[in-house]
Amino acid sequence: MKIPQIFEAKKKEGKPVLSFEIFPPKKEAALQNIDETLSLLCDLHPDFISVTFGAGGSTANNKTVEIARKIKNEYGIEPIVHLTCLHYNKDEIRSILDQLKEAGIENVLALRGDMNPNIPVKHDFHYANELVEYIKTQGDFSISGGCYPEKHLEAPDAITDIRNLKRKVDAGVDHLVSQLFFDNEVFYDFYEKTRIAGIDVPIDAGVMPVTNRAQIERMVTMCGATLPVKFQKVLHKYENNKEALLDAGLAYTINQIVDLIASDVDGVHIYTMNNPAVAKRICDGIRNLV
Ligand SMILES: NC(=O)C1=CN([C@@H]2O[C@H](COP(=O)(O)OP(=O)(O)OC[C@H]3O[C@@H](n4cnc5c(N)ncnc54)[C@H](O)[C@@H]3O)[C@@H](O)[C@H]2O)C=CC1
Ligand SMILES: Nc1nc(=O)c2c([nH]1)NC[C@@H]1CN(c3ccc(C(=O)N[C@@H](CCC(=O)O)C(=O)O)cc3)CN21
Repeated sequence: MKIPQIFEAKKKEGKPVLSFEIFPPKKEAALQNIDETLSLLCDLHPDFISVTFGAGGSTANNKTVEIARKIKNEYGIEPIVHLTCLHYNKDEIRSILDQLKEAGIENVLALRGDMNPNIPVKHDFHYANELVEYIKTQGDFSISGGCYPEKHLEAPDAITDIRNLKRKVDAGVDHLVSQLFFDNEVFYDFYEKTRIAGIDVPIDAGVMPVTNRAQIERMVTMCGATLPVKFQKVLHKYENNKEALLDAGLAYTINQIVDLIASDVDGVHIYTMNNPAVAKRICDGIRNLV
């Protein structure tokens, strides 16, 4: 099923779309556990699962298509395959799209990709809108895109970023997933601006349960997410207590999701970091809201 159909169906039920994101583990040992991770995550019945590709700029051994195929065929859940284009040329992207067609995978998330000083860029694609245009010529895929409630780190200002987003959507994107954020007011303000700009596709609110100190620092530098004072206080108090930080981080995320759903967002996308126990605690906390 294509992603826009999932949004339409859930809207008729008066419910938000709930989705997860996972990444293909880099370490061989973790890759062997991926079946258990998938099984536990799929037991929580998300509406779709997105699988990253070269997350954070890595070009680690790419198992994205293989994992997406399992999600679809073994668990009956719709996968979205991330595709990043900065480090690939058209032939390489076409070959991945051919693998997707062969696997019956209909949904892709078209991304530019993170810069990585250790990996040279190729020059067929410079921005995600160019990848969107290319995918459109290669078959009948539903194409999703990324968006940035706190603006993309490289964008000079929020207006320029929204103009670029409009260009990307006009190229053929029919669903957006937001960068993770911790302050819902920032998301609501951004959502309103997208509608004023004439962007009318559903937007998933991206949330990440932060459960350890190193992860928080990485997310702030890699994603440009601002930590609200209320959250900083919690992180500071429990930075040296793993279990307490986990409880506090989960409570924050659940609270954030409850407010998003009460505000009628189109969907909530949980960056699970391949942690089914964390995803389960969140889903238990919102079981009757989705
Ligand atoms: N690997 C993965 O699974 C994920 C990666 N990301 C990363 O987030 C970052 C951004 O990716 P996208 O949103 O796809 O990038 P994008 O190409 O839509 O935007 C990137 C930057 O370029 C600007 N821009 C966009 N189109 C432009 C144009 N035609 N002319 C001039 N400027 C333009 C934007 O304002 C923004 O600052 C990347 O670093 C991406 O890899 C985000 C989520 C998941
Ligand atoms: N700029 C940007 N790039 C991304 O790749 C990205 C975003 N933003 N925002 C949303 C999600 C978050 N993503 C992430 C974030 C962190 C890891 C991470 O910690 N990766 C570990 C791999 C651990 C393992 O292989 O087991 C790493 O060390 O890179 C992965 C995906 C992917 N997405």
